[in-house]
Amino acid sequence: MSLSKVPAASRGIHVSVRRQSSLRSDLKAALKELIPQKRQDMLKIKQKCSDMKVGDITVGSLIGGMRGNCSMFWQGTSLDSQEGIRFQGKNIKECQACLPSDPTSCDPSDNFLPESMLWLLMTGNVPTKQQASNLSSELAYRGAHLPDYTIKIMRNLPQDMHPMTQLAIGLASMNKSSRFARKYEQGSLGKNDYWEYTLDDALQVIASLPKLTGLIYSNIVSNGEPLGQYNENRDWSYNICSLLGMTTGDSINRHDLTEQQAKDFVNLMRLYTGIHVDHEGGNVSAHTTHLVGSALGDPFLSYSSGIMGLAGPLHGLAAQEVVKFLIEMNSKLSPEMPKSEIEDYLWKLLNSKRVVPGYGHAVLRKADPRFTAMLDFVKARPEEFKTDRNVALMQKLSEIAPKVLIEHGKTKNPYPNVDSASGILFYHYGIKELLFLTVIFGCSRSMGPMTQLVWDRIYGLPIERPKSLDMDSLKALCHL
Ligand SMILES: CC(=O)SCCNC(=O)CCNC(=O)[C@H](O)C(C)(C)COP(=O)(O)OP(=O)(O)OC[C@H]1O[C@@H](n2cnc3c(N)ncnc32)[C@H](O)[C@@H]1OP(=O)(O)O
Ligand SMILES: O=C([O-])CC(=O)C(=O)O
Repeated sequence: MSLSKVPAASRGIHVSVRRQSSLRSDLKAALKELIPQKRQDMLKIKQKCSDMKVGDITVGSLIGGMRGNCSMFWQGTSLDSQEGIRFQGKNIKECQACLPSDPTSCDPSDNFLPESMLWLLMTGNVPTKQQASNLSSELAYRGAHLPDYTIKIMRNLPQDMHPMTQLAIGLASMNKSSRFARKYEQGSLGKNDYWEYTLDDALQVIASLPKLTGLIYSNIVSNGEPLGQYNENRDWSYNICSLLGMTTGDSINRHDLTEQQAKDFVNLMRLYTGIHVDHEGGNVSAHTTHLVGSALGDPFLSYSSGIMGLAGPLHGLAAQEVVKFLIEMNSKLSPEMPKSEIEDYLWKLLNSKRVVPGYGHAVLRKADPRFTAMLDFVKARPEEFKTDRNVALMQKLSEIAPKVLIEHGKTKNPYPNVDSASGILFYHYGIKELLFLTVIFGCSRSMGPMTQLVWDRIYGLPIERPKSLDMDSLKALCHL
């Protein structure tokens, strides 16, 4: 279907409901209430406990990626090696039980809105339905217009440029519109007020991602022709889906999805982007954003840098590596996918000194609960996935690969991480441009690091600058 033929009525269903809420949420007011106490807590810790030891730094960690060093402050999430991620103390299932979903739908199986998660991360409190809906409206309103120069730049990027490079460029270009950067340059900003302008920019970063994502995807697949419409009356994830051409009412519906499939795809997007928002502070994308922001880089530049970090194959790009891996393995296996053939395939890979993508983790030592959540999405839709051999292999692999990796004896965590399931589900519905998958990750990951950046400025945290040791000092320390 061409975009011009999309019936207008199908786009306006939610207008009256969403228009009732204000286009500015009360997030800033909620933060203002929290700030005095939080600043006092931080001051007390600084004054009374600055000399308290958190742990010891070993030579092993110094040359081993700082593994195990507890050396960052991160407010929104924390990662337990056994239980996985907690968002303001809540695990994924608890978040699914309490966070508000799309206010315009009465389907209890709908996933919560990532906007609800953003409110939880920012404030530490579960939003009311109204607060979540208002924040969703604010993001939709803010995201409706990208700066002209950004659109021009995006439209002129080569079709075959890495999608994550396109995203990083788009975000970096928006630094021109940073309110924080402008105020700072004017010299009119006091330290206590940094956070307000950082919040403004941070929300703008998050809000702009659906349109940036749509521009990148249409550049890759349709010579820049729009695939769907941005709808100010829809939630953030819905708009991503529409701009990818993956909804029935207001996009070209590139893959002729049924109503049910399109609804499921939107819920997959909400689920995925809702649980990838943050993974405490030390992961590459979050840490990079925090580091660049610590030099008072504005949120656009900081998150553009975070996106560059997410593009590495050991981090966010692993999702596409997994899809490639599953497709390739499937092409070599007999139709019944016998266990022995899968094991042989894995051993060949390991013996050629390559990693099994989607397995292992720097902190986790059990199966990633985000992986389980993605698997639950599949299990709730047996008809949809019953003929998908890649999804079947993904499930089978999660039982076989851990045993092989344990026998191989190197990997500290032989269990599946979230990337072993995520990409292949988007692939199932038709997102087949593998390098693009990490852009969707990049939409989600904005929420945690942007939240932390706001709190970094609220607390007035300093520039990050660890001490390094050169080889002579290291040898002297080691008596070598
Ligand atoms: C959203 C995310 O970022 S989740 C992670 C996504 N990344 C992947 O799935 C890529 C595959 N996994 C890996 O490369 C790693 O497990 C990482 C990067 C995630 C973690 O790295 P580390 O903390 O260094 O892992 P660990 O301490 O277990 O590594 C020990 C050894 O096991 C190897 N190893 C770790 N995971 C794997 C794996 N999946 N397959 C094969 N070997 C592995 C490491 O390469 C290392 O080998 P070396 O001693 O020869 O250098
Ligand atoms: O925690 C990490 O290092 C990697 C990860 O799973 C994430 O960032 O989501």
